[in-house]
Amino acid sequence: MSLFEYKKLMILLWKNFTLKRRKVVALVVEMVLTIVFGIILLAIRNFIIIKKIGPFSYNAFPISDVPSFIRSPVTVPYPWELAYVPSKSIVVQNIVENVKRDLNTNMKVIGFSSERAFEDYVKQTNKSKNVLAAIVFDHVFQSSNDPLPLKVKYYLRFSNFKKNNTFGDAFEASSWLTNSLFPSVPPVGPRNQQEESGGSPGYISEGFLLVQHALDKAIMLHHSGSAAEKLLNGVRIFVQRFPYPRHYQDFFYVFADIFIPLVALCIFSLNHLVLIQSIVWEKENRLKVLLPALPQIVALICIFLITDEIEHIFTIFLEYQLMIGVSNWMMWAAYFFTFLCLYVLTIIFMCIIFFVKASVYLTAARYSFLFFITYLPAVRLLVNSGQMTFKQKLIFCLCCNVAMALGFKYLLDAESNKTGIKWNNIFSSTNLDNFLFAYVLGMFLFDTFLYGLMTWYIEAVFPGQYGVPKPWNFFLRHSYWFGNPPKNQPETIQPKETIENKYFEAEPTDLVAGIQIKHLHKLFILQKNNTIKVAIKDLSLNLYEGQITVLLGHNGAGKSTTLSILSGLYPSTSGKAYIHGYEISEHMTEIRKSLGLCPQQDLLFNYLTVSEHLYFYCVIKGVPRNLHLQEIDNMLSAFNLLEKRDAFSKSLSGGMKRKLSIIVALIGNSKVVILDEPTSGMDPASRRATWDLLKTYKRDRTILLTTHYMDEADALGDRIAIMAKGSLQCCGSSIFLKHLYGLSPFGHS
Ligand SMILES: Nc1ncnc2c1ncn2[C@@H]1O[C@H](COP(=O)(O)OP(=O)(O)OP(=O)(O)O)[C@@H](O)[C@H]1O
Repeated sequence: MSLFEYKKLMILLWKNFTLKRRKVVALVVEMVLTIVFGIILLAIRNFIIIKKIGPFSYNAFPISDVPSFIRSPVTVPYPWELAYVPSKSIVVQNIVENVKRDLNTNMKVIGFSSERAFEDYVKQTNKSKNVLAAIVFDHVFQSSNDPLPLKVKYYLRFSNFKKNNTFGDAFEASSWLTNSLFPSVPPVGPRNQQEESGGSPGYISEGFLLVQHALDKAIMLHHSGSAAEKLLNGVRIFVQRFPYPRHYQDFFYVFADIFIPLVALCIFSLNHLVLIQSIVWEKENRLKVLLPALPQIVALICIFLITDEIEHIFTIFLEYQLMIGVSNWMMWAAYFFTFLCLYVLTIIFMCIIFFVKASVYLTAARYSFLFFITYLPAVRLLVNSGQMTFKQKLIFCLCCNVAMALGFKYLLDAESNKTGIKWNNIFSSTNLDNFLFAYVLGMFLFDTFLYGLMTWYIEAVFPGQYGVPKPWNFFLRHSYWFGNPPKNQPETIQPKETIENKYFEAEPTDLVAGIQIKHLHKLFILQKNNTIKVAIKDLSLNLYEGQITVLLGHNGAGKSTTLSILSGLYPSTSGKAYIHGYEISEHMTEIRKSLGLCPQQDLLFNYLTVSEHLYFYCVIKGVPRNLHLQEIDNMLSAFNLLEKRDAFSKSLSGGMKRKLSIIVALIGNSKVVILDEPTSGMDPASRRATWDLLKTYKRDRTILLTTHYMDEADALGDRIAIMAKGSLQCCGSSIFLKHLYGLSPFGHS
């Protein structure tokens, strides 16, 4: 980055911070919100008492105890059905019959030829709710007498609807959670702590272990006969849950899961809102894809609903900043750093509140760390993160908000396990997870880089309604990176070649054409009725250095569109225009270095003073530091605005705003100056004074000016080009046109 670019970036930051500082109410509300939510969280933290519970110990009971719902079912008609696959094998049938005998319950054994046949039975028959379990042997039996292999593989299939569900389905996990090794939100302490049998999903209470044990016994008896019988007769198997030590129960974590994301949303929502508001106003809809967070999207929708008109003005505003020589990346970088600072400030603010409060109420340092972690915004977006693969998580983390949710999930998990995440264990896995906290951090960095890259590319190729799109491969071009393309001075085109001679005065031969327009066309597609509007039709015109060329025409003649194309606000539909030899569709960056623009609407920063505006544009235009004051004073005194130097631009009258806009266009010795109706809204005296000034400032400059007023064209224009319905009607000096049309050329056009 060159020193000049560095200065531009700094002045953009200065402008952003100055504007932020001036919007005191918004800033105070942001800070107050942070404090209010911080205090609410602290209050809740202190309100929720951390209890010590346990220890827990559980009784042992024989695995072969048949649950009472199997012995005397109340919800299904007796008897239970025990299904098996494949029905073809006699040995399998015998084994399942032995299981039934072992269970010592009234049961009907039903065989199915295949698993598919069993599934059809379950899906289509009403009686299927009587099926307690299905035993599926994973072996191919060629004939009914084929033996059972020594290494037996089988599946037990139980219904998704729990049969021993005392509280109804709503209170039970509806799945067997066979994909999860651990609960997605691991509890502190034992799972289902009151349940002797372990509770949901019910491997004991639903009879799974019972059937499995009976089946294993039957297989052993089949293979080993009397030896197995002898062994099994002397053994009784019990199941018993592990005991669990006394531990802290903190409902804050339960609350945190639900409430902290909302709090985080509220704390940051104002920052988000302001940030997005600023960016959306300055950029086109297409960039919305880069702002994926829900609050941001909601904010966007709100902003679009309420500020449709303002947005239109501000999209031009951004392009205007580009026109005056600020690069895209600089504006984004300035926004990034401005709002980064605000976010950091908010977070530090929260940390200070919590740390101070925490040290008052809690002495242990670990609590302050715990508080720090606890109060950071956490969202449990990925409830099933336990089942997701590494790749899936990586892809999910491409959305920075999901990455944030995942990161905070890890933080909360680690906190509730009393291990916490510190720099020295960010590479250690918690709960045997396939993803690490360090990866989340890495993905944040990657996302920042990726979003920056996407913003840069999308903005260049799809600038939206305002701005000239670059070719898709612009970044492969030498000129994009190294600038300074070879000058390509076009041949001077004679507009009269194409139109009748008598309406065009001969072109000056002793002057250099600062702007050359060649066969320019501009069509607008009107969205409402899908029709095409021709705004400019085959416009060819030369504008010379040291002259003021006035574009004169009725409302809607195409003057502003011409100016907009020349200043890079719109791309042309066809035709070319050169400014100092640089073609506008390719070399706008070069052109902008010497371009000054006064658009039809005053695009001023409401909360910057007149002198701050001029200081800002002096830096952007590269006026040496020691000349800033002199340049500002000269301009202000020339335009009679000295006494308004410290007034905010929003407090200026319409005419004064126009003057300021003209100064902004002229400042920094812009060689090509484009002024769109510069004197509109000025009183007669100011208009005349401005005319005089423009005449003095035209030396070494190519000035293009539009107006509706004959007298203005007459007073200012070295050459006057009259436009009607998008076409150039005639062009020449005031005297030439008077000769041509009598006293009122405007009336004849
Ligand atoms: N963004 C746009 N979408 C569709 N049509 C447009 C757009 N901008 C301008 N036009 C149309 O193009 C024609 C030329 O408009 P332009 O603003 O260039 O005229 P003008 O001579 O500057 O008028 P005025 O003196 O009122 O500013 C008009 O008919 C206008 O309706």
